[in-house]
Amino acid sequence: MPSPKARSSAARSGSVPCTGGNVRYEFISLNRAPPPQLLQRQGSDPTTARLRASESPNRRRGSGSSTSSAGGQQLPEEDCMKLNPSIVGIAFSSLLAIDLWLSKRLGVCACEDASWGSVRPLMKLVEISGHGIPWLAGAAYCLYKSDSAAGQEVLLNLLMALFLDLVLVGVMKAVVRRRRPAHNRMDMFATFSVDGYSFPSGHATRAAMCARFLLAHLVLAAPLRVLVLLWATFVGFSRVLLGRHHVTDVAFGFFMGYWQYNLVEMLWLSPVVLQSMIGQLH
Ligand SMILES: CC(C)=CCC/C(C)=C/CC/C(C)=C/COP(=O)(O)O
Repeated sequence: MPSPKARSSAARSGSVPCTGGNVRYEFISLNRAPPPQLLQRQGSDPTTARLRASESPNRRRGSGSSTSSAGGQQLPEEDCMKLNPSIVGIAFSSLLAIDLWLSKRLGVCACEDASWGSVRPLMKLVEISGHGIPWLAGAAYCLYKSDSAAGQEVLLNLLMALFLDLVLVGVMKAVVRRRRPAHNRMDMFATFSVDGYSFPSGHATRAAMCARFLLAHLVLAAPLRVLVLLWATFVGFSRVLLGRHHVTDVAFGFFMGYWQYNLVEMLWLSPVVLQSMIGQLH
């Protein structure tokens, strides 16, 4: 059961539990004084450094096309351009700020001491239900047991889809390299090295892709179809509740998984292709 005490203390302190000693600054507010470590790194006494930090970019830019630093050194034009963010940049930063804030607020099962920490074991079961290993093992086992050509075709394509998902998510994570939320505990079952990264959520891509796959080929009964949709939604939502992901990681994961299924349909291995592949093996 959620503990109101834990929730109120987290709210009072303005922080999220579970960070232990590994506290990371997400933002440094422009309206507040920077932390003392930052002031020291600026190489002067706190008052001078605070004044320097609160200088507006416009004042620092001066009137010419280049900028004077404290030592009178001229900065190149490109450095000045970075101080002038575009509308798109501001919108992107604002979205990221909202994302970080919301993800932190929703990470209520991020550890046992968090406000909904008691339901963490249940969330971890949901996590396992969307993990790659049970899906790969289940599809391979069903393929081995299947004695109809139609069943084998569907299951082989499901296996292909699951591998495709692992590759695409792995590449995307390696390119984007977004850190997982600061309040996440890295106690996940069986991960690859790229799973240290957050964007996109592999569970969300798999849940969305597999849900579409199941609905298109394997699950026909209406109540079960509703269950499949609920499961996929819950897998994605549980990623944020567990503190594993930011909201945007999961939202993009659903989007990517949805489109991955279209790719699977395009690459569908038909019985003719399968026969020729088996023929080449013999
Ligand atoms: C046979 C083979 C290559 C199996 C690998 C299965 C495996 C370890 C998948 C990783 C699943 C995982 C932990 C994804 C991370 O999900 P996020 O939602 O945290 O991004």
